[in-house]
Amino acid sequence: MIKSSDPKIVVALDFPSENQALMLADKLDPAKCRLKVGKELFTRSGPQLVRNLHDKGFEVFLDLKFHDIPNTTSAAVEAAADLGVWMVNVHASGGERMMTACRERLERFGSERPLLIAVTVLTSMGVDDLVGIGISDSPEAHVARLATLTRRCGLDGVVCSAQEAPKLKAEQGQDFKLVTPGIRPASAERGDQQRVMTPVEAVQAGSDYLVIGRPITQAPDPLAAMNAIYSELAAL
Ligand SMILES: O=c1ccn([C@@H]2O[C@H](COP(=O)(O)O)[C@@H](O)[C@H]2O)c(=O)[nH]1
Repeated sequence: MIKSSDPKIVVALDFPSENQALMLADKLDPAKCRLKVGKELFTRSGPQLVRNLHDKGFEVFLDLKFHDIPNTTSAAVEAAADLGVWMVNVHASGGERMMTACRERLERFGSERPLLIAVTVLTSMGVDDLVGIGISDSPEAHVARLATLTRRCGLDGVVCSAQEAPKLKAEQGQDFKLVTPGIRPASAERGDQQRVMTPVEAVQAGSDYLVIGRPITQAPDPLAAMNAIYSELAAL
């Protein structure tokens, strides 16, 4: 389900209320971006919010990062597909049987199925965070391992940082989608993100979709902030 225009920016609607999310959506153009609904907004506003965004013409990435046993996770992914979302995700660390079950559960949707991607290593995590959960590999090596597993399960791509994009494009091929949060324009604060890149660096590295939250949503003029990013990308 890829739009003919296939905009690169996915705006993360990390708001505590439906009103705030819809107010921002009304300032944006569905031809120029997609919208991401994550845990906070979905837990507060539910599926009707997704339908409301669809009614405004936006395609939605439902970023609930499902991570559970295969039966539960695949049922959740199917529920997301019933909602008609453009993209849905699970955690790659849920393993091969879980991811395969999710992919199989979407088969009945044919070409109307959402893109199914897997989260590798959160962009807020660095080397020390991985050591803290017992992983001594670098983020790049662990992301690469989980991306290989994800592709073997037949999923469409992964969530990773743009820092890993060159390696992943070389190893997994051009068609394997790289969805990259942790995008920070040069002047923006990192906040809790660790593995960051600017929008231009991310696209040059091979990112397919830039997930951008606070640098757009917290800007005094969110539309201007998004347009400034597109202007930088147009110069590439
Ligand atoms: O590894 C990940 C996976 C998901 N996210 C989500 O992306 C946005 C980023 O928002 P910013 O305000 O631009 O930091 C947010 O909704 C996260 O839940 C991520 O950052 N990293």
